[in-house]
Amino acid sequence: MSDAYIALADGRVLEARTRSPGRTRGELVFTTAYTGYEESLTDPSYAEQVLTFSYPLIGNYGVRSERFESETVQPRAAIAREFTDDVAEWLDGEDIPAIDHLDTRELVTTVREEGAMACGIAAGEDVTPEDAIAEMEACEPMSDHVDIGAGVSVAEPELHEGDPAGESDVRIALLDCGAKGSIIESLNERGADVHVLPYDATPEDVSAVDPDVLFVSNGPGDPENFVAAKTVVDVFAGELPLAGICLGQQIVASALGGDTEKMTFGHRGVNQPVKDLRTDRVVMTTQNHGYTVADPGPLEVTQINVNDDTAEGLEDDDLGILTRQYHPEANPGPHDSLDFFDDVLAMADSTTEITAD
Ligand SMILES: NC(=O)CC[C@H](N)C(=O)O
Repeated sequence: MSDAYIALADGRVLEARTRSPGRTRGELVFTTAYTGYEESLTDPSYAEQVLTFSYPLIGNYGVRSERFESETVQPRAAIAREFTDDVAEWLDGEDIPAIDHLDTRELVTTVREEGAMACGIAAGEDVTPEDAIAEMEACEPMSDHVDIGAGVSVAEPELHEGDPAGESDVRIALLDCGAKGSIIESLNERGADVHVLPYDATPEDVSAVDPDVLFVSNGPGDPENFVAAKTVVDVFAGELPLAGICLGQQIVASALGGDTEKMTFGHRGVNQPVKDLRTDRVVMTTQNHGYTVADPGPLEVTQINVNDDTAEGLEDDDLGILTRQYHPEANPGPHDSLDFFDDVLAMADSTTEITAD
């Protein structure tokens, strides 16, 4: 007898083993990352999703909070072929259902062919397949989570001061739509002060911190629902240098007249190849997204995904805009694109010089 079930939107119910009990639902997605489970499980971009690891053994180097990207576990549930006890105990302590001992190859293949889909999980003593089906049937599409930012953003502004040993003295206003901690750290360690503002900050809130750069973070859900952030971008484009990562790129493009669309199953992993069209250089990148910029509006697409040609980098040298669809901060993943943060800070410095002249 199984003690866990996952019901899929395509009508199937799979049996599994409970590692952390509970009933929940969410959008079923997978990551191909083979390390970095602590970072992925604490990445706020996974809110309202059920995260499947395609790598079969998750937890083999323990669980350490230094590697967390936020204070809590973010997906609604986690699935692997095999979780170690360390990970199972962590997720249980956080009340996040976790299941293993199922064929994750089949799950991943299903999502790859049919797309990210609603699923329901029922795990623990006395659960039935019907419990999982009821959860799946109550699962809302991602775009219906219209205020998803509220659950992952700071409630009040916070100042994260830059390292005095860092070279930059740039002041950044970061719209926190669900920011990974290592984005803030990447800026701080270069010396930049980061004013973290709520996802629904107004243009006046941004002006109040008198920033040199406006930075829009990563985050969960459909970018079109981040209405306040789009207004802020629209107001400051051309006035301040603008940067964004992942959801941030999508919000910037959409705010300036472009458009986003949902991908079939997205990009989630640590070996996504990205080509810079200006230099022809290819780097390996960390990714976690289910939407993409379909129309960049007035921005130039300067980087593309080698696998499917989707927009990975947008720029406008005159307006001072620089965004990435992938995660230059890594954590987990390759450090090939850390220089993005240097480029953002350099953009601020050069704009300051232009203004001073
Ligand atoms: N990592 C992110 O910022 C994800 C952005 C957006 N929620 C998407 O899935 O495309």
